[in-house]
Amino acid sequence: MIEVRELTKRYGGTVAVDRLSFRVRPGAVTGFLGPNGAGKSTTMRVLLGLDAPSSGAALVNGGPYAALRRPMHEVGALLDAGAVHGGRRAFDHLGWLARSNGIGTRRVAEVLERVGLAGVARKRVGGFSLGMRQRLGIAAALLGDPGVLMFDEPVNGLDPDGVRWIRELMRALAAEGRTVLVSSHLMSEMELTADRLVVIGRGRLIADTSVRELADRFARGVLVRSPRPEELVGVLSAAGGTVEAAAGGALSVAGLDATQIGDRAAAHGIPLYEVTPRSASLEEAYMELTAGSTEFGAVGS
Ligand SMILES: Nc1ncnc2c1ncn2[C@@H]1O[C@H](COP(=O)(O)OP(=O)(O)OP(=O)(O)O)[C@@H](O)[C@H]1O
Repeated sequence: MIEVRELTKRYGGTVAVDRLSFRVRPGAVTGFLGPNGAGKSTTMRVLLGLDAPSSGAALVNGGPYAALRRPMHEVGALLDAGAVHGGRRAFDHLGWLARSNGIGTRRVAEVLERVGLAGVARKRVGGFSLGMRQRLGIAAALLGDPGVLMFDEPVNGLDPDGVRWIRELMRALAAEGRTVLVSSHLMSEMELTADRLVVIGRGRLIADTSVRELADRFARGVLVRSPRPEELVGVLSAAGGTVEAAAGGALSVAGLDATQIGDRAAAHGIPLYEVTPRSASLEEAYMELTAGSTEFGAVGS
């Protein structure tokens, strides 16, 4: 469990995180979304004890990172995959981390297997591709078998196979009952990976929602086509719907869902040729939510 409570982090005159509060629960992938400079990395760094809060709290399993007795067994993180000495072999890098945390080498082999690096365990990290480094960073995060995992922009720069692999891993880790927080500035990615979304802009909370709720919130009514539109307008209006003419002779209905529209039409023997619930794409919803909180908006916007 992750809990951020009224967290504020200032760097000199810059407020990177501004009274931010949210919780991340186990058993789900929570996407941590926001435009560049929104404060995602800062929040994660404070959660991991790499930066101190200016005020408020960032808690893992009920306490600040510094209070965790066996941190590597409680929380694992991937912040910057490039931060491994290139001369080290993958196995030795993880072995050193494991030893300094009282973890046996058998676990090193296990995590290398899980991230698909078993075959290159004895190779030097300097020759690794970005995707392989990313996997190595994830292996390190998994070493202590922690219940809480944080990944900062894990798919940046990866090819489609790498992106899919990370997506499936996150989902598997959540299905094992872990708390998974993954930051991104791409809604298109989170739409496929996350169950819940915490959206921030300029350090502040914009939305804390499930992907489903967000889609519903930005629903755009139902498009209906019938050979007897006048009658249908009467029936749907009487049922509490608001009906407007749409392009090509179709009707746009708000206030009733597709099932209600179908049932009413059937009850009155009115044929329907099309019933299409419409919603803004999550990308559009995200753009709308974060409009005004991007660091460098387009000129004139
Ligand atoms: N060490 C620091 N010193 C000064 N300012 C900082 C520092 N770290 C972050 N900031 C500022 O805090 C704000 C939030 O940055 P942060 O990196 O947390 O955002 P982010 O949401 O992770 O963005 P990105 O998607 O670009 O990584 C930015 O304005 C950034 O310039």
